Amino acid sequence: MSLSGGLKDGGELRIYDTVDELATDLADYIAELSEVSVKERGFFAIAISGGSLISLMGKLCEAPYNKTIDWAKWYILWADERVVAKNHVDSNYKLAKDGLLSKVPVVPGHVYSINDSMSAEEAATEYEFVLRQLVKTRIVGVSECSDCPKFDLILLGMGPDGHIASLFPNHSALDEKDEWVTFITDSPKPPPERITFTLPVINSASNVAMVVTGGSKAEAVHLAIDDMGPDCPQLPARMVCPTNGKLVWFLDRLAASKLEAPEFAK
Ligand SMILES: O=C1O[C@H](COP(=O)(O)O)[C@@H](O)[C@H](O)[C@H]1O
Repeated sequence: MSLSGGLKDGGELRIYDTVDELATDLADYIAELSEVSVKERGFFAIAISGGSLISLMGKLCEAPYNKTIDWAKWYILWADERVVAKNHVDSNYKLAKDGLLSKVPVVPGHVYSINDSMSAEEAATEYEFVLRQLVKTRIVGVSECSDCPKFDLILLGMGPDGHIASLFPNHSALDEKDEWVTFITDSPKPPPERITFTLPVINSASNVAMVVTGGSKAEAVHLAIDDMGPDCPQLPARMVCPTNGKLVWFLDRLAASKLEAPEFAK
């Protein structure tokens, strides 16, 4: 790692010279959290996103991780999903299956993809029901401060507009306080119909990792992390702030290039 530091709100910033270094450290980070969760709870409840994150998780398919991780204890959900068929090129499930899940010995019954034969609204309702069953059986933990699920790890990417999962800037889904999973039909990024975990669920996790690479995201990284004073934008990525959990940003040099602290922006 080329640089690491603490953030004001207790989060951690890790900046890497190369995407390859980032991917290796990300794999170590995930493997360590998996080991701790399996030791403490008997399960590892992880929610993943789509996009560039999946290829950045690719080292998990290689030695030593493919052999050393206790894959049978993994329970995998999606922080967001596009409402398309599971074999559609836009499906976050397909992306993860092709790029990761088909290459490691996860238990197919522990992989919770959305029902792709429903409307976005119905799919969100059903996905929340599935999540409620997992919380009831404590496969997914429960937050000490609310009845929200407490994932061992939620992995998020971020778009150049600062969106995370399928929570977009200035969208009413950002205000959702009661539902665990909500839906949108007007995503500014295609495809328009999506389901997404809400902020209360994301912020109830034990660990949240924001994994962001590339210069096209540097401005959004700056707006999400730097002290912006009273003109602070309502950027979804800035609203990620786990109540009793730990936030770690994984950035490459390009994504970090507009951070204000000079040691980070080098
Ligand atoms: O549409 C989405 O975009 C974000 C960011 O994707 P990236 O390719 O720019 O990393 C992703 O995290 C989310 O899961 C996905 O649905």
